[in-house]
Amino acid sequence: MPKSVIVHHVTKTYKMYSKNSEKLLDLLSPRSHGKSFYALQDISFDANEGDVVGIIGVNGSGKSTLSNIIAGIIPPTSGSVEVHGETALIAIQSGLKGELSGRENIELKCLMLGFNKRQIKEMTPQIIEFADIGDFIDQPVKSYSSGMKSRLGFAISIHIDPDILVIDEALSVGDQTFADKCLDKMNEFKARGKTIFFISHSITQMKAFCEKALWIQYGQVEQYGPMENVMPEYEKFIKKYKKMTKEEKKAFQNSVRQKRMIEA
Ligand SMILES: Nc1ncnc2c1ncn2[C@@H]1O[C@H](COP(=O)(O)OP(=O)(O)OP(=O)(O)O)[C@@H](O)[C@H]1O
Repeated sequence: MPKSVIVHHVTKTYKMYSKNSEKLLDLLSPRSHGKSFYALQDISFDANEGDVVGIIGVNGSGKSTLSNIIAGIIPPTSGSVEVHGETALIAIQSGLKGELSGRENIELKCLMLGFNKRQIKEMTPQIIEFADIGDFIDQPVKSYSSGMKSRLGFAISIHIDPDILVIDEALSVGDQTFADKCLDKMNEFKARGKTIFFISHSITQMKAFCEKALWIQYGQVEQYGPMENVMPEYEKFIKKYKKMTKEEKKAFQNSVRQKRMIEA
């Protein structure tokens, strides 16, 4: 099976400042100020065409950072991502422009992806119908609820027909009817052999939809393989973590945080 995504030693660090003056010093002086933090550390894996990969991990482990890097929204600090085909990210904050109306956002996104005016004219009614947000389509997106933004974002991304679809928690904010409609579309994509990365807090959705699981644990790959192998291990970890006392949890989190800090 041909590879569609190859992630090679990807690291993403963010600067952390304890006060504003530190940030200013870091900008102005040649010496580095503040600490850096590994959001992702040396991530390597690949996906084949037709793979449906669930990205799992506890809060803050780096799932959204990774999905943004795969979709080309943010660059890695080091390492590389090789993507064969067009990628689309569907996330709650999926880059819609708040000042523009839903209709204008459809046009802008399609223009940015290289569609011509005629194609956009053809696609727009289908996108509007799928989003199903009524008259809001002509209102500025900043007046939308998170569910409405997600509907519009999903509708646009699915209709531009990407080769690689990255879905980050976008189904968590809509209602069940819309989630079912999206799952139908995602199954259609799956059947057409497209690559899908799926992030969801619903383990049931993960198990039902994904064949592979990529477990990110505090910025690193803990396990990658068939869902039926990885998910039980992840669930074991969650169970063990939940059983810890408050103090044990705190100590564990501190030790993990420490490992992700890089001194200036
Ligand atoms: N722009 C940023 N600046 C600084 N730190 C960031 C930034 N974006 C993410 N981080 C940090 O990187 C780590 C990974 O964040 P990320 O949002 O990727 O995790 P996640 O697994 O998606 O979490 P969740 O399940 O809570 O959405 C977190 O500790 C987060 O605080």
